[in-house]
Amino acid sequence: MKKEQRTGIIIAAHGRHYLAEADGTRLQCVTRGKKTNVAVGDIVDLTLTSPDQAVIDKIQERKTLLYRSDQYKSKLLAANVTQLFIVVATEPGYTDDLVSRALVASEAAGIAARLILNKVDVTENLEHTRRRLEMYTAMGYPVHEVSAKGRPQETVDALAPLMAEQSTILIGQSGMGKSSLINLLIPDADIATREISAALDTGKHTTTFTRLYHLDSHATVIDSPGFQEFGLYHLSEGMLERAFKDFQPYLGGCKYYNCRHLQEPQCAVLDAVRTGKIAKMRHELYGQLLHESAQTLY
Ligand SMILES: Nc1nc2c(ncn2[C@@H]2O[C@H](COP(=O)(O)OP(=O)(O)OP(=O)(O)O)[C@@H](O)[C@H]2O)c(=O)[nH]1
Ligand SMILES: [Zn+2]
Repeated sequence: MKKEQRTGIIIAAHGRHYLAEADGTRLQCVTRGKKTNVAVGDIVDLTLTSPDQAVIDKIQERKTLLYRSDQYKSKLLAANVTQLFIVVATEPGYTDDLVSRALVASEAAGIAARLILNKVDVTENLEHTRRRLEMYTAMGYPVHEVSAKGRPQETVDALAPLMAEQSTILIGQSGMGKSSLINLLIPDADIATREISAALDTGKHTTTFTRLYHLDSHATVIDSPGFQEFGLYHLSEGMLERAFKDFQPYLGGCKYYNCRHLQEPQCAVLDAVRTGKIAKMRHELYGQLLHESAQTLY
C-alpha cells in the first residue's frame, strides 16, 4: 500500500508535538527519531500515518529563521517570517533590553522589524513613552501607535495594510496587549487556540505555545508566548556588530580593522557613544551580548 504524502505548514509546536495544516486539514505530527528542529512556519513534507496524523519527513528550505538561545541550546522561534512586530505599551513599562535583543535577533535573521506602541489611550505616560521610543525611530525602526481596546477599528486599519502579503511574528512582554491585538486581527483566534491546544494535548497551558494564524490566503501571523528573557548566545562577534543597526554607519571607521568597540583607541563606535549618537544602553547591551556569545557550551 502506498503511503500518502502531503506538503503542510507547521501551525503550532509544543515540545516534540507539532500541528501541521495541509490542504485545509490539521494533522498531528511527530518527527523521525528525536529531532526537534522544526519551527512554527516551517513548510514540511509529510507522510500520513492516519487521517489526522503524520510524520515529518523533511523541512523545506527556510527563507528566514528567528531564534533565541541560552548557554546550552538554541530555541527556534519561527521560520519563514518576513517581519517582526514588537508590541510595547504606555503601561505597564517595557524594558529596552528586551526590545533591543529582539531587534538584534531580527537583524541577524534578516527580518524587518517594527514597533507597535499599544494603549495610546492611556495618556498619562504617552509623551514619556514616545520620547523613550525616539531612540528606535532614530535607528530607522518605524513606530506605530495603536489602541487595541480604545480604538479597535483604527488599530485594525493601521495594522492590516502593514501585514498584507507578509508573514508577521508578534512578540511582546506580558501585559502589553499582544493577545488583545491578536484577537482584534483574527476574530476566531480564541477558538483556534482551544482547538490547537486540544489537538496538541497541552491541557490548560493554552498560552505557552507558539502558533500561526492565517489573516487571509496571502498573510500569516505568528503569536509567540510573552517573553521574559531573550538570550542571544548563538550570535558570533562578527554578526553582533552588524546586528546593531545604530552601529552600522560607524563600522569600518575604527583605527583597527579588528576593533571590538569595547575600549580600543580611535574607535568610531565608542566616539559615537561619547557624542550621544549611539545610546549608552545599546552599547552596554552589545558588550553583554559579546560576553554571552563567548559562553556557549554547544
Ligand atoms: N487601556 C488599554 N488597555 C489595553 C489595551 N489593550 C490591551 N489592554 C489591557 O491590557 C491588559 C493586558 O492585555 P493582554 O492582551 O492580555 O496582554 P498580553 O500582552 O497578551 O499579556 P499576556 O497575556 O500576559 O502575555 C488587559 O487588561 C487588556 O484589557 C489598550 O489599547 N488600552
Ligand atoms: Zn571600534
